[in-house]
Amino acid sequence: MLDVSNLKVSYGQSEVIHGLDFTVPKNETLAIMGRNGMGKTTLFKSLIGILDSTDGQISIDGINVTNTDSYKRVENGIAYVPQGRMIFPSLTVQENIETGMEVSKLKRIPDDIYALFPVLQDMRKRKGGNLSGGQQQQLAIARALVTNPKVLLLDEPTEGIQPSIIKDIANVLNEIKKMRDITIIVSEQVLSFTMAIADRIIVIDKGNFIHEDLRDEVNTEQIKKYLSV
Ligand SMILES: Nc1ncnc2c1ncn2[C@@H]1O[C@H](COP(=O)(O)OP(=O)(O)OP(=O)(O)O)[C@@H](O)[C@H]1O
Repeated sequence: MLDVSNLKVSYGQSEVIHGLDFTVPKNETLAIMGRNGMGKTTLFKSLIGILDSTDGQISIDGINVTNTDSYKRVENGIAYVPQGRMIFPSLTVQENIETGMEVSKLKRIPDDIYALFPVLQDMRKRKGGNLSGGQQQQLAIARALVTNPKVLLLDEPTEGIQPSIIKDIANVLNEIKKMRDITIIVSEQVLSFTMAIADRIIVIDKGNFIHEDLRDEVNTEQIKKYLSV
C-alpha cells in the first residue's frame, strides 16, 4: 500500500533521512520507534509532502506521489495526524472534522466516526481549543479518517497524553484496523503502546533504520535499549 525507496530528506545542507526503504502492506500497523531527534517527524512530514524529499520515491497504492503537493497526496489516500495534534482551536469539534471532508466529498460526518469517538459527538459544538489533550488527539484522528485514507500516519500520538487515555487510543486504532482496509504507520517512543497496536516495529536512529521485529517475535529488551541510549 505504501512503498518508499531510497528516501532522503535534508534541511539545507544537512541530510537527516539517509535513504530509507520500506513497504507497508494493506491491513498492517507499523510502528517506527526512536528517541527524540532521530528523524521520525522529518520522515512523516516528507511522506505527507510538507517537506520535500531530496531523493527517492514514495508510492501510495501503486501511484507515485513523490514531489506532489500534500493535498494531492491526501486525495491519493494518505492522511496525517501531526505531532501536537494541530487541531483548529477556534473551530468547533464538528467544524474541525468537516475540514477533512472536502477531499472525500462526504456530506455529513459518518456515524462510524462518532461511534468510534462518542466524546466528540457529545462535544461537537465545543471549540477544539477547549478539549483535553486526549480529546484533541481523538479529534485529529477523526479529522484524518473522514478523508477516507488508505494510509494513516500518526506522529507520536501518545505524547502528552495520560496513561488511561493512551489505552483508549490504542483500542481505537485497533478498532479502525478492523473496520477499514487501512495501513497504519505510527511514530512512537512508548513501547507498551506500540506492543498493543503494531504488527511490526522498526527502530530509527539518526535517519537510518537499525532494527526490525515482527510484534510476535519482538526483542523488547533490545528495543528498550535503543530507546534509552
Ligand atoms: N526545521 C529544521 N531545520 C534544521 N534541522 C532540523 C529541523 N527540524 C528538525 N531538524 C533536525 O533533524 C533531526 C531529526 O529531527 P526530527 O524532529 O525529525 O526527529 P524526531 O525523531 O521526530 O524527534 P522528536 O521526537 O523530538 O520530534 C534532528 O537532528 C533535528 O535537530
